[in-house]
Amino acid sequence: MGRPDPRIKKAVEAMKALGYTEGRVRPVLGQLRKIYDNNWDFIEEGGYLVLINALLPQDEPATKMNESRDGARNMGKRKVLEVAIQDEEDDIDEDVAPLKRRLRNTSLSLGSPSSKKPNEEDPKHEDAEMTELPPLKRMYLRRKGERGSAMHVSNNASPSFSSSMSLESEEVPPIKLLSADSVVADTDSFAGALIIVDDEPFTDHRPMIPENCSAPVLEMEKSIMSVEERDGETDITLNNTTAMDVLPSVTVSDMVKAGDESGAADISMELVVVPDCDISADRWRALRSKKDITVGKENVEIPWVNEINDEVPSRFRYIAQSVVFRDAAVKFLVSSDPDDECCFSCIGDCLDSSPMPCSCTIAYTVDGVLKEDFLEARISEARDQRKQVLQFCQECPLEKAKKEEALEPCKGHIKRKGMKECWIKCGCGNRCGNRLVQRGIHNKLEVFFTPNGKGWGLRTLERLPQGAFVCEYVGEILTMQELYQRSLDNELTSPVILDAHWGSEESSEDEKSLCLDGTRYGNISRFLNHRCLDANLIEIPVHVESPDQHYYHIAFFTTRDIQAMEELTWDYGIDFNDDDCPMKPFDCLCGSRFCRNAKRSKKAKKVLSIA
Ligand SMILES: C[S@@+](CC[C@H](N)C(=O)[O-])C[C@H]1O[C@@H](n2cnc3c(N)ncnc32)[C@H](O)[C@@H]1O
Repeated sequence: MGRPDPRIKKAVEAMKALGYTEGRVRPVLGQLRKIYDNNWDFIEEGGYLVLINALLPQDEPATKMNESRDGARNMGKRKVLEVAIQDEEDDIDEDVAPLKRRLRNTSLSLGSPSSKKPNEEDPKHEDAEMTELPPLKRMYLRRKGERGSAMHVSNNASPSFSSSMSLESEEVPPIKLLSADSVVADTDSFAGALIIVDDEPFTDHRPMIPENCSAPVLEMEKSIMSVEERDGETDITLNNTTAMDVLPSVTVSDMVKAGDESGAADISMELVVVPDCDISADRWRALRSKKDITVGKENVEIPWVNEINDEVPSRFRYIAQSVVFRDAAVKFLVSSDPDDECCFSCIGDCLDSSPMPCSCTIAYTVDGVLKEDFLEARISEARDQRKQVLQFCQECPLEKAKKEEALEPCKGHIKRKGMKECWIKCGCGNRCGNRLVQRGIHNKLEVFFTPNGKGWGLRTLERLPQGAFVCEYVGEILTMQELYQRSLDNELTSPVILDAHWGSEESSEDEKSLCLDGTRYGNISRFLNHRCLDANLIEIPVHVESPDQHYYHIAFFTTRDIQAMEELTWDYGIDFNDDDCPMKPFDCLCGSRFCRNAKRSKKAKKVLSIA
């Protein structure tokens, strides 16, 4: 970064004398310099006439300069700050390419896409345009106390930006940009809006915001993609994933980090229009169409499609492995515990160890699927009530979590036999056939919008044989208290209770009664819909890192051969008549003839008959 150009300073000072702030002038000046190829003679001519004209609002001729300036000031008194949602596909102009962003000292400089059409790439055309002196109004985020125009922020990637709000202060409040890693400490004294900038798509990426925070909070994904001025207000369209893929060099979060995080009011953000493109329109289109919901975190890309309507998947943070939220006591042990059933002496592949196969190979065949008898036994345990063994807790963790004085009796938990995979403490190698779940997803899958009212679902794009591992349920590892607190806070949860051992001990420690919640943090299994009884997937407890019975993986295997394009489903095990069920009730649309949701509404039945 070089020394500031004295001519910029001079131009800024001249415009300040006319009532334009530095942040207002700089981006416009930047564009003029581009357009005039940094020829200052043109810009300085007539006392910065082109600059003044460019700063004027769109619908006012240069002769009304003074009135316009007053108008600009008045706009500063507007009080609206709205977040609107726009559909990604509709919103992005195919011919628009993202532009460069530049970082200047502590102020934040963002590029926005040019609104030029391809034929406008011709410099002659630009000149022709400039002779008409089009307005170059741009929005910038101001320092505390500065006035500015109202702005609309639109995100073209996420449907969850549905909130809108008004700021009733006389002046446009300061805005503090937060990256996901930020911790907000001074919010009680902060009078402006907090903008959380998320630099990963489909993720829920919130910094720690204290409960007493009174500032309005907006969430944005990544960078600003386009800015448009309409009726004196500024529309900002935010970038989506692909634009960042194109421009990995500086993210907004980086800029925030580079800026002065200590004082919200000192962070200013200005938009710099840089009218040259980094990528071709074709490349841009190709990148946009590459929608991998795993954001590169799995072995395979998993696209999402919606052939039904304009909805896009809601935001969550994609994780390929479960993570402890806060209190859950989960230990991953590498010590050579003598009680730990580990094949210390194995070498290579446990499924191929002759003359005697290793004793840990109870579940998988050499073809990498579940043994038929093992699978059949698990299916009957899950589906056939006569074969189910129920365990009853003395003090059921589901009840204890409610912290009520009198505990309701335990309703029983199905005892489920799981299996154990070899792991790093075993003697075998990474390619051992007894390591399937831990190697992750390897099939071609797709998240799709279901045509029959269930929202998003997961389907396979290729044929899957019976007993094949598909994916595991990944999410936050929560204690039952933490889960219960989320429901008290009215948070959406989709928990899977890890209750295979419950009831086998006299009492369970609170921090060891666990569940997985894939709502905020999760993997593709959060898109698996429920089907009563005859689902094509079954969940099986799999121990990998921990011999501790309290924590295990929930792995989904196919119950039968599944054809390409079939939706993948599992039986959530919901008792639709149990109001205490941790899963939020819904009208079941599974279509199974064994459907347990007797109270299904007429509407649900109608949807089913249409589908
Ligand atoms: C774990 S999510 C599954 C993904 C979800 N469909 C989505 O759009 O994100 C569970 C939610 O999906 C919907 N769902 C799942 N199975 C369903 C079914 N059989 N009938 C109706 N809705 C279902 C319910 O809204 C349920 O709360």
